[in-house]
Amino acid sequence: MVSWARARVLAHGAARPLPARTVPLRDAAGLTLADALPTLRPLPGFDTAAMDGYAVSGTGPWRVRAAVRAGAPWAGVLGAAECVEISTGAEVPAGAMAVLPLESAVTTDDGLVSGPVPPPGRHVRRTGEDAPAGRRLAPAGTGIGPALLGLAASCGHDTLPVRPRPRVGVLVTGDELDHAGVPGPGRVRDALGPLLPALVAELGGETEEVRYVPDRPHGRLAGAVRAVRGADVVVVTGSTSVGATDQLRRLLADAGARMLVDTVACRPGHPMLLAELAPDRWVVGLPGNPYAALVAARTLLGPLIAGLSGRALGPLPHVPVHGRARPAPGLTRLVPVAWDGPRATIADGHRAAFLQGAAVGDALAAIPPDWTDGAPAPLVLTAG
Ligand SMILES: Nc1nc2c(c(=O)[nH]1)N[C@H]1C(S)=C(S)[C@@H](COP(=O)(O)OP(=O)(O)OC[C@H]3O[C@@H](n4cnc5c(N)ncnc54)[C@H](O)[C@@H]3O)O[C@H]1N2
Ligand code: MOO
Repeated sequence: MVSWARARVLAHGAARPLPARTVPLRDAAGLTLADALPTLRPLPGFDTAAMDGYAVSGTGPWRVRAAVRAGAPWAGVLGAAECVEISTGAEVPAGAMAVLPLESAVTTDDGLVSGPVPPPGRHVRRTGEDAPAGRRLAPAGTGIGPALLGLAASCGHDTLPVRPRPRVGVLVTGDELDHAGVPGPGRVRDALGPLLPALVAELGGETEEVRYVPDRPHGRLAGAVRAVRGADVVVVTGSTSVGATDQLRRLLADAGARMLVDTVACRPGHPMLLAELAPDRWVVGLPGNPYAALVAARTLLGPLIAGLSGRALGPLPHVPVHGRARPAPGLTRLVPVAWDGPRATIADGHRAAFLQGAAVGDALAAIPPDWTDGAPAPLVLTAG
């Protein structure tokens, strides 16, 4: 048994990042940069007018030599008391000192432009002043979001080196489970088949398949685990305990798997496990109780997917947590919270089988054993 914080670190450090590949920008959203992102050109790439107006040389009034538009540079050179009319985004010609905004300019009767002399460099974005060519603008391991895609395009990239999404196969066990409608007497509606693919996507992975595995006869689960092809991670739900039908630990031992995490000092979800079944093939065992499974997935599967993606395990924000929870000696209690910035408030409805609090909350708070109402606790944020 390891602490909850240690379990996250172990799961993150367990896996080597998946091999990098190169994909077009349009396919890179949501993936992780495999190498640092350099800019292939200075940013901006040329002296750029930041205002519509006149690019001027010397003091006015200025004689207008040309009209310069974005995308159509003017090859001339301005001399003293000369200007060009210029559009925002156009290249500022050689010899110009600054841009006089249209609002500050007056055209005289003889066609000259007059106005206050702008200080040198005013309203001009100089070549490379944001970044010189070759500068690394984002490190390997950065998640690729909309801004990074736009930045990559500005830098001149058509493709990016990325880590692919880790592929996850989900095996849901439990003979009591129904998969549609209101369950009959003694039966339970499967919550994890719908929950896990959405969670895997939020964590940065991709669910290859969800398969339902009967508890009996014995041996079905081992066969199902073997049959999951092409997945980096096999998630097994509802087979982590010590009962007659809970086969996961036995089958992992029989297969010679290496256990990395075998139960965690937390509530709920403590029967969770992480094992390496074969090189680069991971098994995550989640308890059957749905909220416990969610807690376990955020404890082990999230960090494992981050590790496979080459992403760091970022520090967790610590915020004051208000409400009622039962701290347990020597254990971390995971409770759903609504986080409004300065404080987090515990959401009702978080017994091991009940997902209400997690469904409406936006983070899990990791309540330490000595926590009291209003004391700070780390938060595991949900995406979005
Ligand atoms: N003797 C012991 N019994 C149990 C212990 C223990 O330490 N000693 N731990 C308890 C805890 S805590 C948990 S959690 C469960 C974990 O057991 P399993 O992972 O083997 O899960 P199951 O027993 O199959 O199911 C537990 C519970 O969850 C329901 N379930 C299962 N799958 C689903 C699903 N996909 N959707 C909705 N609900 C599901 C299932 O019907 C049970 O009610 O072990 C305890 N027992
Ligand atoms: O720990 Mo169980 O995972 O409470 O329901």
